[in-house]
Amino acid sequence: MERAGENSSRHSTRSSSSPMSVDQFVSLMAPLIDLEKEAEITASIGSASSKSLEVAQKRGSVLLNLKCTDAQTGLMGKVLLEFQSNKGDLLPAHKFSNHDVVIVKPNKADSSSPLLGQGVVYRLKDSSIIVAFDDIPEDGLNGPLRLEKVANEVTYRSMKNALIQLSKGIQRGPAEDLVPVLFGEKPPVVSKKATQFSPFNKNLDHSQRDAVLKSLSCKDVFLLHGPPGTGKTTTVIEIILQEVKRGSKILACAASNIAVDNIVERLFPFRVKLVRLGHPARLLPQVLESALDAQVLRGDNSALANDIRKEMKVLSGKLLKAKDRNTKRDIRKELRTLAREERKRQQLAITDVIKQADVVLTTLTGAFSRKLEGSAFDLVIIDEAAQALEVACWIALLKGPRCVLAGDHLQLPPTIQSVEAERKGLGKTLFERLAGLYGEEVMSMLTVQYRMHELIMNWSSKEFYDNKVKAHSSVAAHMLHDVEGVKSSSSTTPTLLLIDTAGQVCDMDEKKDEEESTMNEGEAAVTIAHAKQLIECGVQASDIGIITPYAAQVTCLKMMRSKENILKDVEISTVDGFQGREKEAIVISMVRSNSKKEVGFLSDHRRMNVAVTRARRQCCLVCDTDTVSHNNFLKRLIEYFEEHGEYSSASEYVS
Ligand SMILES: Nc1ncnc2c1ncn2[C@@H]1O[C@H](COP(=O)(O)OP(=O)(O)OP(=O)(O)O)[C@@H](O)[C@H]1O
Repeated sequence: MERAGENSSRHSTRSSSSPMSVDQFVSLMAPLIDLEKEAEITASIGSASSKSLEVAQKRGSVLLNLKCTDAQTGLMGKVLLEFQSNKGDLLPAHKFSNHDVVIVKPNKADSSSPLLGQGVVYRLKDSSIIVAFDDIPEDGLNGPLRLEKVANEVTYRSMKNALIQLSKGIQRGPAEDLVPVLFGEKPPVVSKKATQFSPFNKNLDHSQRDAVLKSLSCKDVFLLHGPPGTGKTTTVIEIILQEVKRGSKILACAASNIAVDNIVERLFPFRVKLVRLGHPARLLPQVLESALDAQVLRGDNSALANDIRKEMKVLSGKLLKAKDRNTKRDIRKELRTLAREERKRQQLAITDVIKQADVVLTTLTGAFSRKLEGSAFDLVIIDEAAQALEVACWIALLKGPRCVLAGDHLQLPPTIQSVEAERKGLGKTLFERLAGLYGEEVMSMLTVQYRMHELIMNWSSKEFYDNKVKAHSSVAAHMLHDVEGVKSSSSTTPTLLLIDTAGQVCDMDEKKDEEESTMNEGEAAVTIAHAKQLIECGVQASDIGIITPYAAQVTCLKMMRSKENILKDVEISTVDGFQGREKEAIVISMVRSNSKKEVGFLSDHRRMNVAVTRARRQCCLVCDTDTVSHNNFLKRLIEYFEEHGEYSSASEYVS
């Protein structure tokens, strides 16, 4: 049972966390990373018996019986292979996502048999999956194939390496003065001298300007706390521009590729000298020109390396034809010299590009790249820091003496597969830890939000942000029926709408699917019915998002969506999968409805914070108030909707 008041202490920005030493941190984290890796491997396929392959396919980690339907080269020398189901229909539900590492094997090959190739998921469609390979697999692509999701070795290796660096005690190196501050052994220094700056973005609000100013004054660490929709990335961009103007060299990172690309795109108009590191298949097409590979190809050293490769090709031909031993020996010697020279030129080409850039952008794992070995930066910026594992942050942090972390520890933390690792603290983020350790001293919170009607925001502001976040006048009163083409009706006028499934005669109880995830078909029907009403009133389907905490409910909702063409463009996702996104209208299906009044992980405050704050103009909650009100936090949410919104009964939506 939760106690009254639990909420306020849980959400305060500064909790009394006692500092952890570097050694304690390293010995706590090293085994937890192993546990997480094991959990990821276990989630993929166990053995290759046809039964376990079927099970793995049901779990979503394997796609069976595929055929390779297309091969294209492009994307800086990568080969793009397209796979479709052998039957030519839709792919079954799966957990492959863009950028995952996958292997391709003959459909029935056992687990120890060699793979045909390993690549990176490049595009996903309903009926096919495109994978980028470094080389085209030599043969074996003609028969039936399977794709398996595999653990990304590099992620774990890079985190382990960061821990090794930390455990060695960073006596020297770019981060030697930063490490003691981040472990509470030395106080952070904030310059008292007022720093003036003239903003590049003239629209920055007062809280964004204050944050930039504070960031420029912090000598070691600065935390940019950005509640939903408050322009966290806008502020990060301004910080980068001000730092470049000061002459700083910056390493800008985030946990996900999409967040890194978002920064790259938003820096473009300012003509900053930047380079984006990363596998081309993981980058958005619009940022490919900034990719390291593309810039290296344009450099002089790369042209020289190319000439050397041509020369080597000619020599290799001669070697094949040569009969005389001495001639062969001489050619081999020359080839070795050329190979050394080619490697040197390649490396120089890379170093040149990195040296010339003011801002180097990569994911946290990408910061482990050998291409950055020996590079030091004046400042490391990590966006989405509250969604990144602390160990992952250290991969980048070891490269500079100062850091700026941007995020919101009151939204969802990183996803962790291993229950044990999570319980033992793998998921506690550096952002959260530092907010607890130093609080306001090194932190600024953005307080004007540009997304939500004020009624949607106020619940979150009160529960999580001490009532400090206010809606900007451009959004404070915007309504769904203000959108062009939308009719005013009982479905479109409420900003907050509660649809209650409690006490229904028809079946609105939850049940479990095969994977033990919870679903509620009756509630899903009501949710879909409301979305349909919105569309009938002129709301664009693509302006509607349906979100739910449970994966099984996502599948159930998607099945219902597939039956009605007008719903095609309604997005359906888990809450976790929708973090960082927004829609004009959001419908939340809460699922839980049971006589024991169990609410499971609905009670995770941060998940509900994310769910509600995805909505711009309307937030609709579909739930069994009898069940969910059993939890104090959710009870307050229901009461807020009852007080400030419209109430309707589920019976009005189902015949
Ligand atoms: N000072 C401002 N004036 C007007 N609009 C702004 C301002 N700052 C941010 N915005 C707008 O608010 C929206 C959110 O901004 P941004 O993408 O920077 O936010 P974020 O906090 O990173 O988002 P999220 O909540 O998804 O983390 C954008 O449409 C942006 O243009």
